[in-house]
Amino acid sequence: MRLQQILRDASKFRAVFDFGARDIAHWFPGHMAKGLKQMKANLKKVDCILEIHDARIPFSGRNPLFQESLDVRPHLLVLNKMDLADPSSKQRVLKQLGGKGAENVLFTDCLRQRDENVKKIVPLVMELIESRPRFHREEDTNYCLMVIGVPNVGKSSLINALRRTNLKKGRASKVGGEPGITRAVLSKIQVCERPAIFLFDTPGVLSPKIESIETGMKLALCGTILDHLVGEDIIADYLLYSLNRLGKFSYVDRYDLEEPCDDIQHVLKRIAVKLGKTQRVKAITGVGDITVIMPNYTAAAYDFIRTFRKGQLGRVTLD
Ligand SMILES: Nc1nc2c(ncn2[C@@H]2O[C@H](COP(=O)(O)OP(=O)(O)OP(=O)(O)O)[C@@H](O)[C@H]2O)c(=O)[nH]1
Repeated sequence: MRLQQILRDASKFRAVFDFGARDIAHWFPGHMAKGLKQMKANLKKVDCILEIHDARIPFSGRNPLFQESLDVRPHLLVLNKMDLADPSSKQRVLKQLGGKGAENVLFTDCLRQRDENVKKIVPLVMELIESRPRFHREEDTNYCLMVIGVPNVGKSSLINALRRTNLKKGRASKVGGEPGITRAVLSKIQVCERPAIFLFDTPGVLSPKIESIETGMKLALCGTILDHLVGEDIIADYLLYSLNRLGKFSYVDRYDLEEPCDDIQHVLKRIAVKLGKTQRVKAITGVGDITVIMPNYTAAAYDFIRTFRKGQLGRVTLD
């Protein structure tokens, strides 16, 4: 009965998202170009590139400049935050990435204490390095990796997980909930003793030009762009659109809605009421001023987005 209802509702959902006339140029801060330049300058010391990206957006928002300017070394793509992505999309993602030339791919959840795929990184990296000549560094028994990726995908967390796994050491890299935490450019960190492996942690570098607003919106939803630059209201609406498009309806029960709904104002109102996020607003009427209780839409939008990012609206692959 419920499934039938959902299928009937599917035809009511938006087929495309209306982004309006948005200017996305200001979503991408200027310090990123400098980061990329410094990364390129250090490339000759690097044996292998470890590119980290968010498993929820395996195709969107990977910086094409990484490919163009850094793709001269063996390359391992780590799709992190797999605990938040839809596990049923794995095979499709691997196949599509393989078609685009990314053959070495691992899915990780680096917040988990003993993630099996984090353990596979060092052996796989060594295999990749040893399969190619190491120009000018044949005698050097120290290996050097460079960690690259757009902001907030978990580069620092992965470095800490590698240290935890291979050195039994704690944190070396500061982890942050907001994009752009790693600003100290190219700190060199040891992640393994035998073989001796070091890596350069780099600041998150977004592409200076994002291919579409939709890509920008997916990056924003995954927390790689500061929310206020994009606007919580539109991110929340894009989230609702995405959940409906992908048939992820757990928000219906969570927020006591009667059925899936494509109207963000209605959903936010229910979230605000359920969470007690209301505000008193003075209204002027013909018979004098009165105080009315209004839903706090901004607070509700913020909560909706945060709940999604914690994985509490289900595991979702946006691409
Ligand atoms: N659910 C989940 N969260 C993760 C995972 N890895 C990292 N995070 C969280 O994602 C946020 C960003 O992690 P960081 O390690 O600081 O990311 P970063 O890429 O170094 O960020 P920048 O310094 O902005 O470039 C933090 O809140 C982490 O706790 C993961 O595998 N799963």
